[in-house]
Amino acid sequence: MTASPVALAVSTAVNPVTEAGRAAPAVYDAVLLASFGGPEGQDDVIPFLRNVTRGRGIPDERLEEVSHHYRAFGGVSPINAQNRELKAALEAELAARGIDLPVYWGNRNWDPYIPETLERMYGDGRRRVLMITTSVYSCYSSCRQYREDIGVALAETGLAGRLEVDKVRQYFDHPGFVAPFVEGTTAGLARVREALGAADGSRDAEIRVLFATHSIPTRDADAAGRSAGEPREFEGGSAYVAQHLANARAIMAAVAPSLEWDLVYQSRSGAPHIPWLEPDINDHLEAIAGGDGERPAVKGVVIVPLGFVSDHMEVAWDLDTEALETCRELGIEAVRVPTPGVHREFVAGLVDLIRERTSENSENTVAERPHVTELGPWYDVCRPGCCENFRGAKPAIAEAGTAAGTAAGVS
Ligand SMILES: CC1=C(CCC(=O)O)c2cc3nc(cc4[nH]c(cc5[nH]c(cc1n2)c(C)c5CCC(=O)O)c(CCC(=O)O)c4C)C(CCC(=O)O)=C3C
Ligand SMILES: [Fe+2]
Repeated sequence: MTASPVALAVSTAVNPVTEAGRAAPAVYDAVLLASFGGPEGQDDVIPFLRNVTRGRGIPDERLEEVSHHYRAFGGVSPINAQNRELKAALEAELAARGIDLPVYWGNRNWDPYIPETLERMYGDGRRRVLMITTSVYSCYSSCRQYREDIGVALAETGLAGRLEVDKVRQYFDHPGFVAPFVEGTTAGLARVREALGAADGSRDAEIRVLFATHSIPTRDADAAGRSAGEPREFEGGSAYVAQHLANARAIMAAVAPSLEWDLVYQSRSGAPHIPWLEPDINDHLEAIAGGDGERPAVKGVVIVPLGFVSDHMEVAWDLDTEALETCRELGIEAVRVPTPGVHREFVAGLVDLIRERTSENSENTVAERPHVTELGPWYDVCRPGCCENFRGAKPAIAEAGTAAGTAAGVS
């Protein structure tokens, strides 16, 4: 029995909960593509890792271990090349749609760094910037930390009050991000079925779809998407988990509604006694290979890197090297689905996200904010205290109740 895939269900309904965080449209004169950054050669590896972990309490052994992942790739992370490609694709899509906005690129942890990029933008005469990050869910590392990167950079460069930076909503459930996963999961499932000699789906009970994302400390997960003033309950206990579960469900509904799936985590770091989200993908593969609970032993998996925008090191090492090796050892047929990368629909979706916020679009900002889960469309401007930084408050943009947040015209 082969169920033919249905289209992703996209809604443009207004979400009464997140509506309070919708920003008024504005006139922007530039786009900032903000990302993580990565080393470009062996000599960069240690300085890069020091940048990433500055003040974050990552044990030396973990750094040593992670440096080997980068060393095995010649000291070069794929992430910078992927961001150069994404920037070029964004420029092409903006030009094709007649939108006159230059795109700049700045990173948290490697050259070109965010503060230098902001200085260059200001020097080029830019005054009001819309930021898109390569990080789509809600948690400290993916949302607030970018808002702080800008807040701190504006303060350090003396550009605070002279250069204004807003940020597009976390776009985990934008169809442009999700549709490429639907396509990839459909193709991946077909390949796993074939590898099991069951193209007709007759062995689907032995196939599991594993949605993989970055583990984070449970304390950060608990704080994700929360505001003291607006308490909310989230499935799985946090917005970070709930967003992934909701996305996975939307993808499965479009690809194979009757197939079993799980959300799993990867790339844990930090001290062992600090709890992070579980299960780890490798532990979970071992568990399901033997049959977990009522479910039969798994012989094939489709690994969907749902937490990531491009095939960077967390994908290339933790999934393609480690998790696929675990599958081989366990005799499980496995396919890893591509990330959105520069998929046409993804790039077009990013431009749609820009359009939501530009004044040309003022007629339809309310209605045309597509989302594929009931959690979205997420807040354009975060609620006060959202994704708290437990290591000490820093200035952050795009937060209601702050100068930078209210500047966007938010209630
Ligand atoms: C949620 C999340 C994403 C997904 C969202 C997003 O994509 O942004 C992500 C992405 C990435 N993480 C990356 C690399 C690293 N992350 C680290 C450490 C950490 N990540 C965390 C969270 C996340 N990280 C956390 C809570 C830590 C602990 C330390 C801390 O609290 O800050 C470390 C230190 C060593 C280690 O512990 O592994 C490295 C080297 C790269 C670059 C890959 C490349 O080079 O191609 C990318 C895209
Ligand atoms: Fe990370």
